[in-house]
Amino acid sequence: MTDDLVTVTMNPAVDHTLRIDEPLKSGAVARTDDAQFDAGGKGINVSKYLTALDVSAPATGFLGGPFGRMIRTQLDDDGVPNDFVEIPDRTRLNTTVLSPDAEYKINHDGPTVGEDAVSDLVERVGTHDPDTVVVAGSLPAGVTTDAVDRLARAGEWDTAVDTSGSLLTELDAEYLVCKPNREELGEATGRSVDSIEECAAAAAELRERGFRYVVASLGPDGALLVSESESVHAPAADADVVDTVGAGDALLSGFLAGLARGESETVALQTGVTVAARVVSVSGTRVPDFDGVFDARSGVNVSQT
Ligand SMILES: Nc1ncnc2c1ncn2[C@@H]1O[C@H](COP(=O)(O)OP(=O)(O)OP(=O)(O)O)[C@@H](O)[C@H]1O
Ligand SMILES: O=P(O)(O)OC[C@@]1(O)O[C@H](CO)[C@@H](O)[C@@H]1O
Repeated sequence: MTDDLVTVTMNPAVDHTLRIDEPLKSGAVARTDDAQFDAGGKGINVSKYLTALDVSAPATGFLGGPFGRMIRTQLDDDGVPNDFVEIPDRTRLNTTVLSPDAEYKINHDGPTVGEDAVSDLVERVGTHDPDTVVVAGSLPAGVTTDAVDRLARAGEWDTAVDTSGSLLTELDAEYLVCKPNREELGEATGRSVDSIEECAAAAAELRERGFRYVVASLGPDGALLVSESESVHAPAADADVVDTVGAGDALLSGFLAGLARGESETVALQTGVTVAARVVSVSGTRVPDFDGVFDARSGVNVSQT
């Protein structure tokens, strides 16, 4: 079996999104009939978005317990290929509360994962013989960045990584791409990331540590791409923002879809911000309508930094 990409989510989650009509008040019960449950975790989101963009990207990682079964069922129902390693501990539930005044997100730490499960995962990824492996999201208890390096070195594939800034600094292998957000970029480099120029300088420093591309997401300020030959900024594409959960995963998905289609790195960045604008326009990590997305990206004006 050969796949373009395989995503690895070591710490998946059911994403529980609740919308309330009034701001949260301490001591008062908020009630709502507006609740949504999505199969989530960063790599899973990338698989969902890439599948909808017609790029084959099965999801793997660790799943266990009732929330694990819920994720597997939802992915099957939605036609997202998946091949997870079963663990004895319970997959987590993460909660987003959308209120008129704020977006609250509470992420559970999740299960503990054993050494054997990590070995099973490395073997499982190998059976797909992918061109690219995407390792995304937090690491559950029992798993360290050694497991990410081990995955990156276990085959001929390129590896993309999206994890916290502090974990990015612990990686040793060579990577195709990392996707820090602004905070993670600051955390990984210890640099100030107030202006876009400062972010570009931090991304260039991070790249030197073993990444062919750094794609940094800057929320409403768009995204940066730094490679050996390019340092470009793309503004965020216009969107009626519902919530920004999954926005970074969407940016990475669009960028990887662009590369998988043989596009230049700059066009891949334009694709990334266009895909992200669609994702922030729907709630939770639901897959939006991607019709016309590859045409719309030409409206994104990139500039050199
Ligand atoms: N308010 C917004 N309007 C338009 N686009 C946005 C907005 N916020 C984010 N985006 C798009 O989404 C991309 C990713 O956003 P962001 O930097 O918030 O990711 P993130 O922090 O990694 O998100 P998450 O961890 O929730 O996936 C941005 O590069 C931008 O293109
Ligand atoms: O706790 P982590 O692994 O860092 O992030 C998990 C998560 O917040 O990331 C996705 C959005 O990017 C959600 O689907 C999920 O709940």
